[in-house]
Amino acid sequence: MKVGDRHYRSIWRDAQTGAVEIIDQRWLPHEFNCVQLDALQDFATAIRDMWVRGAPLIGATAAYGVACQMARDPSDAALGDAFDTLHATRPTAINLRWALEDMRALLSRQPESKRAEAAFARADQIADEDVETNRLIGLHGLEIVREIAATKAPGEAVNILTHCNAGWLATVDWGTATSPMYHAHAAGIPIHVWVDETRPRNQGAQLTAWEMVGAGIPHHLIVDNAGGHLMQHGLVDLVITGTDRTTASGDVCNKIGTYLKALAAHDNGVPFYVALPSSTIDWQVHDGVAEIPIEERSGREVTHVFGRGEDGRTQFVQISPDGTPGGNPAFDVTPARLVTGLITERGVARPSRDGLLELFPERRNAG
Ligand SMILES: CSC[C@H]1O[C@H](OP(=O)(O)O)[C@H](O)[C@@H]1O
Repeated sequence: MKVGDRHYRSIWRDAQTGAVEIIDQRWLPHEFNCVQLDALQDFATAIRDMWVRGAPLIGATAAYGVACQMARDPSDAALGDAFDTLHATRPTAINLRWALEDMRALLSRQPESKRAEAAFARADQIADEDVETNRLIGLHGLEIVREIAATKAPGEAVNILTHCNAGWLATVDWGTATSPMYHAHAAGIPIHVWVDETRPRNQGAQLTAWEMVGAGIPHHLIVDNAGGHLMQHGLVDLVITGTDRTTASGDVCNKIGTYLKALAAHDNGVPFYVALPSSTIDWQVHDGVAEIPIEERSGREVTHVFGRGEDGRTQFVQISPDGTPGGNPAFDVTPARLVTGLITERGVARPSRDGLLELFPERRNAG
């Protein structure tokens, strides 16, 4: 997406040096810092500490991490170390495992002399495929927004609520939940976005709001607990979120709090859509609540918040007593019965095994 007068992806290779660079998202919206990742531990730290985050972006970053490792040491041992080190960073987003398994399968078949070149080519391809996939998700999601717009008074905005950041900052570009918003805005359909702040890391307040400002899309930042009230009062026409892992039966694992939004949407008859690339579907898992590992992050993320102080410095400040520990499950699972549809690059699937197999028939025997 454009930032100022330049087009950015969330991860890219420097055209001159080939070095891998990212936007360090921890400091947004107050500071726009780009950093180079080189050593394997650079990539592991960037994923674990959420310099980059979002399932597709985590997968693409891991792919480039393997490539940089191959450039340093193309041995089987180094390949295995890259897989194990990066796989251990975050347990929930399926794209991390998918990308690492893809790279390992490719590189295991390559002679060591060709591994670095093959790895960077595949990592570039994963990144490029993510951009196109998310663009297509946006086109399919656009039709949902267009249908709702047709029911509104001329010029009246479609009110969309989104949770966390499933924007271009969570992917290589376009985003998943935000891609329909960008396409609708570009098509001249009036939209307004309710941006959930999304405690504890405030990806909505820090990242989605920043994206909305950059795109010129009307929006309001709201506390996580306001969504149900807004739905009760007819102020939400549509909910669109992202996902970190969706099961073969349509259960959706996403940022903590998504399940509560889905319950409120169901109770108020508000359509609840999830936007995802097929790389985020775990075809081996059918019961999301029972089977998807939920990342437990540091309690410090709950007891402290990041922001810009009156002195203009960006910093963490403590909001709770010294003796209060934080509990911090980072994701929850929304059962398929609460999901209206899954917006994929191939179209909108009913949230069920049959619904997904209609769009992805090649997966019929995938466990
Ligand atoms: C397009 S995936 C976005 C997904 O990832 C976020 O989690 P995190 O910021 O912890 O990586 C959140 O669940 C978003 O919906």
